[in-house]
Amino acid sequence: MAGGAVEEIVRRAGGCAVIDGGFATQLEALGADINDPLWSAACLITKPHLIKEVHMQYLEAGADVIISSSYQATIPGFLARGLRLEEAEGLLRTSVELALQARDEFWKSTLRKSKPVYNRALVAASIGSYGAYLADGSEYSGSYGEDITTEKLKDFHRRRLQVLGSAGPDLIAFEAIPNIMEAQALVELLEEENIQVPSWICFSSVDGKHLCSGESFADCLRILNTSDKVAIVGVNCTPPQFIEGIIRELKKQTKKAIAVYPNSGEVWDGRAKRWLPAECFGHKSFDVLVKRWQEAGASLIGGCCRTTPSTIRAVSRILKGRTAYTASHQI
Ligand SMILES: C[S+](C)CC[C@H](N)C(=O)O
Ligand SMILES: N[C@@H](CCS)C(=O)O
Ligand SMILES: [Zn+2]
Repeated sequence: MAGGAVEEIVRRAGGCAVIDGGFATQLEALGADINDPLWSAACLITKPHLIKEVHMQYLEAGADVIISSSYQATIPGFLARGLRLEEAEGLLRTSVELALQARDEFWKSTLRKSKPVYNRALVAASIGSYGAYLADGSEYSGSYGEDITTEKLKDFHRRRLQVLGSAGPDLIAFEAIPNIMEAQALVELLEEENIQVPSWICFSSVDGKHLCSGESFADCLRILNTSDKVAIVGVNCTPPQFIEGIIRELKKQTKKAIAVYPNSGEVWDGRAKRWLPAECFGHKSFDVLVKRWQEAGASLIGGCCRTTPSTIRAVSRILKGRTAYTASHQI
């Protein structure tokens, strides 16, 4: 399968590729209002130019992989907003196109520079969990209620996966998956739809030892290991202090490449819709932890919510051993 692009970017990055940082976080920093059922995906309707700007800022910071704005972009979510089906599907494609445009424009501009220090980045199409769509806090508990089945989850994810998969991304990034039932649904769906774009499936954890649901990584990895369509596994939107232990656990359970992109350590209050202060150290700790994550076995490292381009600039500098990138490139 087409996992070659991932191996290539990891190799070109010097053994560990850099993923971008908090996408929604940086949209907010640029003035977007994402207090919305669609969360960061609301900007696909209201402020698409900001989406491209955020991608550009992460590319400048040194990201080898940028993640599209589709985390909470769902067809039912857009329909509930009064959009027609064609418009909803069009916005999903737009999310990938904006990232591809940013990647191509940025790459062209760096080729003109005498001393290129960047790689041609890959674009990962983001797919958030069913719980992210529900926006009721269940993306961090994995509790979807008794009526939810693997088949229902497959039906929820099917059309978005088809549309995003055919929009030209280099990867599909399933982000912050909270339970095994959803992982099982995704593995089956990738097979049923015969998706040719390599995928990563990343989980979130609130205790550093289990998925958010309380289920074990070992049980979960047994399912993911059966799929050739899943090129990368990992963890995202999880406090930095838990990451090293999770990498070591994943390493025991799989031969697949491992991606980690923790949040700042702040905790999302799904009901109040706000971030609560970090219980331990925050994104500044990435400076000391990144090398340890690489040594523990991660081959893609970045940041998730509440991390910023400056976090990613530091990650890139540490992993690639290059002088800090200057943010001189204008869009
Ligand atoms: C990763 S959480 C901060 C995403 C936002 C959540 N699904 C919500 O809509 O409230
Ligand atoms: N990539 C997502 C967050 C995943 S938790 C976004 O920022 O839109
Ligand atoms: Zn996040």
